[in-house]
Amino acid sequence: MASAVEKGKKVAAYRAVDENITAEHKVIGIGSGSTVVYAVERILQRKELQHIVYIPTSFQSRLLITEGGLTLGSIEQFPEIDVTIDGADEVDPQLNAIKGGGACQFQEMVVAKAAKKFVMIADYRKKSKSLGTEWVKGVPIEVVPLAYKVVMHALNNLLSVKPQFTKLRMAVQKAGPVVTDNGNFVIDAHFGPIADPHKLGQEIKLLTGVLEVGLFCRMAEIAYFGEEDGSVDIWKRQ
Ligand SMILES: O=C[C@H](O)[C@H](O)[C@H](O)COP(=O)(O)O
Repeated sequence: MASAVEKGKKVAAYRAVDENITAEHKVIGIGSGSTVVYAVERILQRKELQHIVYIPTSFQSRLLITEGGLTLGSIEQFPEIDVTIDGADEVDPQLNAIKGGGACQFQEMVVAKAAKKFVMIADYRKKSKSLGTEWVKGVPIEVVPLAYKVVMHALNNLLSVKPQFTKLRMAVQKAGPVVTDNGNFVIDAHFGPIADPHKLGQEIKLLTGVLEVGLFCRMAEIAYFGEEDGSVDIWKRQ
């Protein structure tokens, strides 16, 4: 039997697909992670969505698209996307989000920014009053490998907010660091509750060696959270 969390992911994803993707759309961005799997499952159930071109945000989402038999497109071919749908690790009421638990934040940011509408989907655990309180693994920062020590030093010494910890993300079934789909490393930097996510994101982004920061500030128009009881809580950007 599916757990409450899995049910939550599924109801959020299904509702988001049903309310945001229509047969009139031509290009849809597909995020990464375990919640997005349900979004693709729902897309595959809806015959009228099969002619659309789907743009991936990772190796994982490319596989979801191709193995489902959907049409795969690239962001070079389709730099303008109708709707991008993606998961999140933590979301606050202003629809600021931490993303990158799966190390995909760079391509996710590209595909989210290229979209006319960005929609987030998650289970109830991802709702937060303030970023940095629920997702305590740290803000994911993709860095060019050569610069990871320099970036870590800068994160610990040059920001207006001092992190509680910074860690190079290590692989689980391989000795050594996680290597992203772009051949880079990920540093997770935990700041505790983040008072100003936009400012922090900008400061980190300016550090030499940083490719992308997993802080998606007010980018989503709407977020769907699947609850333990099977209902969906919908947050809209004000
Ligand atoms: O890098 C991964 C992505 O940002 C995911 O969208 C995020 O980690 C949420 O993943 P999940 O749906 O598995 O909780």
